[in-house]
Amino acid sequence: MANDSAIGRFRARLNKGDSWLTRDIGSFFKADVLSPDALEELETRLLLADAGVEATQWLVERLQADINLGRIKNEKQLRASLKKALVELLAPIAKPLQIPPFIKPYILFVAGVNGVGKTTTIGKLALRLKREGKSVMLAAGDTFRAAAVQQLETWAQRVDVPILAQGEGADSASVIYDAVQSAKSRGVDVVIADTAGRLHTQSHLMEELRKIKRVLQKHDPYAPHEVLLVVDATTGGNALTQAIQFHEAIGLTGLAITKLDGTAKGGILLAIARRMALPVRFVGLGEAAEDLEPFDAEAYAEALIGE
Ligand SMILES: Nc1nc2c(ncn2[C@@H]2O[C@H](COP(=O)(O)OP(=O)(O)OP(=O)(O)O)[C@@H](O)[C@H]2O)c(=O)[nH]1
Repeated sequence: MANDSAIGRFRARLNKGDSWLTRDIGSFFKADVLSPDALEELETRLLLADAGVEATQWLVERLQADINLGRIKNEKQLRASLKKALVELLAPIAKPLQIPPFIKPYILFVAGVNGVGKTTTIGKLALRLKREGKSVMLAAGDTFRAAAVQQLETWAQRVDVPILAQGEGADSASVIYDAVQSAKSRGVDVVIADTAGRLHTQSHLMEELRKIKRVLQKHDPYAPHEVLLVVDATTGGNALTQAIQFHEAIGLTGLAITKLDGTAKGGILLAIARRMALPVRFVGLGEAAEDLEPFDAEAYAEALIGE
């Protein structure tokens, strides 16, 4: 059983009362018999919540197997079967970010298209790492727009971590490189580098991200140690498309999925679990600095299932 506080936080933020998946599933039963339409109804709910065809079919097959074995005769058993299947689907991608103490500075790139919540996620992550006792420095590598640098500076102030920034139009690779050098000389544990809000369709922007990697790798062949893509759960299938395309272009090591509190369509995590073997490091559950949680498959499944 996942820890209660994680479940509580997920449940409060995801469902706001009713679960999109399991609302009124008690009515799927007549006496001890599950209605023949029940699986179709669950299938529809999953598809409407962006779970995608593959994950939906996979889950429905799991339920069908339990039905065939006579294991689903009441609401409680249906919830239990659903939960088991959800955990089985999600567990392989629920891998928290581990920062080994012997890598210093640990260099973490954050990528993502405009508006997904990249800056906010960087701020939240900096606070989380600080609270774990690590020193953190931000690098304002999103140099295309002055507003992006200012926004990151605001977050740096808010969570009280140093930031290295240059003017608008500065070379991203040089900003990030300078930040890493500065972190080295100051003994900083983690550098979180913002990178421009790149559209995955613009190949020259992707090329620039590759260039930043090459510059860093001259000094540390393993850098960056984490390449985290931020995607927005409310964009449904687009989030999955972005993850696939960024992964092909730059090689991701993890995902952060934002705005799960702002959507009744948390199913995108199920689609991602079925389609990509990429760890989901964090989920965003609100706009405040504390609203970033490590992704916990069991807590998430329990929150989706509800009481
Ligand atoms: N509800 C909710 N809102 C979020 C979450 N994460 C970010 N936001 C909001 O989403 C909006 C965009 O966030 P930013 O961090 O500015 O996004 P960005 O990707 O850096 O966007 P640009 O600055 O346009 O490149 C802001 O209003 C954030 O407060 C979340 O987990 N939940």
